[in-house]
Amino acid sequence: MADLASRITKPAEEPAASNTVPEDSIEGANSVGLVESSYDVEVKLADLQNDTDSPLYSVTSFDQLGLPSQINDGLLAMNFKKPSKIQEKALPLMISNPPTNMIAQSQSGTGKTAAFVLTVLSRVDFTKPEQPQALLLAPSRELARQIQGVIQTVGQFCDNLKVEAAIPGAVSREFGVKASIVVGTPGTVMDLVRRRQFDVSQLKVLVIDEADNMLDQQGLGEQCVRVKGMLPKTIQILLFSATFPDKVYNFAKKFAPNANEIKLRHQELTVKGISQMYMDCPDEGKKYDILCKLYGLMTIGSSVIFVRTRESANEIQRRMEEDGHKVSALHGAFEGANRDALLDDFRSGRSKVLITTNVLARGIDVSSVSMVINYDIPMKGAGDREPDSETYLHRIGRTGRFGRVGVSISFVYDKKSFDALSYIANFYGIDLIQLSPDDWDETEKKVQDVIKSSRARPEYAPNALGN
Ligand SMILES: Nc1ncnc2c1ncn2[C@@H]1O[C@H](COP(=O)(O)OP(=O)(O)OP(=O)(O)O)[C@@H](O)[C@H]1O
Repeated sequence: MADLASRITKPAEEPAASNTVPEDSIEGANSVGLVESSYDVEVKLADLQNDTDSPLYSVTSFDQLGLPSQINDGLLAMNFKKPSKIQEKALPLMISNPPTNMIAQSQSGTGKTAAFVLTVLSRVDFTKPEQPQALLLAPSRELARQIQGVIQTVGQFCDNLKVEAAIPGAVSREFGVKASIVVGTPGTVMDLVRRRQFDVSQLKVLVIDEADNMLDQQGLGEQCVRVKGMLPKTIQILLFSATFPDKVYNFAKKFAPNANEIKLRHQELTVKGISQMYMDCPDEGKKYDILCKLYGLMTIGSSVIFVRTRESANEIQRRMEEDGHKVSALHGAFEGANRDALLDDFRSGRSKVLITTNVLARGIDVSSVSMVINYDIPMKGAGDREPDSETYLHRIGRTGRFGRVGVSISFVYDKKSFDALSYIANFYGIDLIQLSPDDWDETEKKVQDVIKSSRARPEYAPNALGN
C-alpha cells in the first residue's frame, strides 16, 4: 500500500464540497481468518466462564451444545455441519445459565447471525408464542427482515414459533406485536413500546447486531439507549459486529455490563477470500466510463456498487440504463415495500447489479455477490473528512461470505481519495492490487481469475473451523 501512497506525484485539487447528504445511519427513512487455525481470537471470559478448558469454551459440533433437538434439525436442514469459530466460541457462553452478556466480534460473513439466533431460540418458551421474549435490533429494515428469515429457517421445526418484524409499516396498529421473537429497527421499536403496542415486560434477551453502528452516539446510539431503558433490567444483552472502534467498544462495555468478550485485532479483520483491488481513475468524470467498462465482469456473479449519496445512486442508475445496462438502485428514499421487492429481486438473481448507499453496507448476506465496487471511498466525520475504515470493511464484506471468494474494487481519482484508501489499507495491513484503466486485458484477467474461481473450493470451509 506504500505503493498506492507513493503514486501520488502531484496533489490533485480537493473536490468541491457536495451539498448532497451522505446516506449513513438513517433508519429505514426514511465478511480471513476466523477460520485460519492461527487466528488469534482473544476470548475474555467473565467471572462465570473463565476456564478455557471448560466444555463451554470449546465445542466442535452443534450437537455438543445441548440445543433442543428441533433447533439441531433446523441446522441440519440448512446444511450447517460444523460451527464457525465465532459460533463455537460464543454460543456456549451465551446459552449458559445464569445468562451473561456478550460482546462478540468476528469477520464479515462468518456466521454471527446464527450464533445469536441459536441463543435466542434456546431461550424462548414456545408455549407462549404471542408473548415477546426476545428483541433483536438492526440498523436497516433489510437487515431486520434478513434476520427474521434466518430465525424462521433455523427455527422451522420449533412448534409455535412466531417472529415479527418491527420495521416501518409492518406491525398492525390494531393488534400490536404478537410474537415471541421481535426483530426491528430502533426507531420503530421505540414507537411501538411508547404506543403500548409492544409488551416488553417479559423480554429475556436483547440482541444488537452491527452494534458499533447501533451504539455510535453520532448515529443510532441515543435510540438504542432509550430502547434499553424501556426493557427489564435483568435482560441478557448480546452485541455483535465485525468492527468495534475503541470509542464505541468502551461504550458497549457500559451498555452490556460484565459481558464476555470475543475481540479481534484490526489486522485480523480482513477476509482472505476477498481480493481487494483499486482502480486508478484519471479523474472523477472518468469513474462512470470505467464502471461501464467493468459491467460485463460485474454480471458474472452479482455485484454491489456503493456510492455516497442517494442522488448519485439514482444518477448512475439512470445513465447506465440509458446506456443499455440492466441495474437496480436501492436506498433510503424508496418506500419500504419497494425496497423489499428490490432486495428480493437481487437475492433471487433476477437483478444482478445493485447500486446502493451505506444503508446496505452492513449485514446483508447474498452469497452470489462476487464483486463489490466502492465507487466512492467511504468517508465519515464533519464534512466527510475522515476515511471510514469500518464502513469499508462492511461494504467489501458483502462478498466473500463464509469461505467464498470475491473481488472488491475501490475507485480513487484524486489526492483525497488516494489518501483515504491508503489510510484504510494501512489500518488493516492490506496489500491492494492495482488495476489500470489503460490496460483492460490485464484488468479483466486479474478480476476474472478471482471471480471465475468463486465456485471453487473455499479457502476455508466450515469443517476447517474451530481447530
Ligand atoms: N456453521 C455454518 N455452516 C455453514 N454455513 C454457515 C454457518 N454459519 C453461517 N453460515 C452461512 O454463512 C453466511 C454468512 O453468515 P452471516 O450472515 O451470519 O455472517 P455475519 O458474520 O453476520 O456477517 P456480517 O458481519 O457481514 O453481518 C450465511 O449465508 C450463513 O447461512
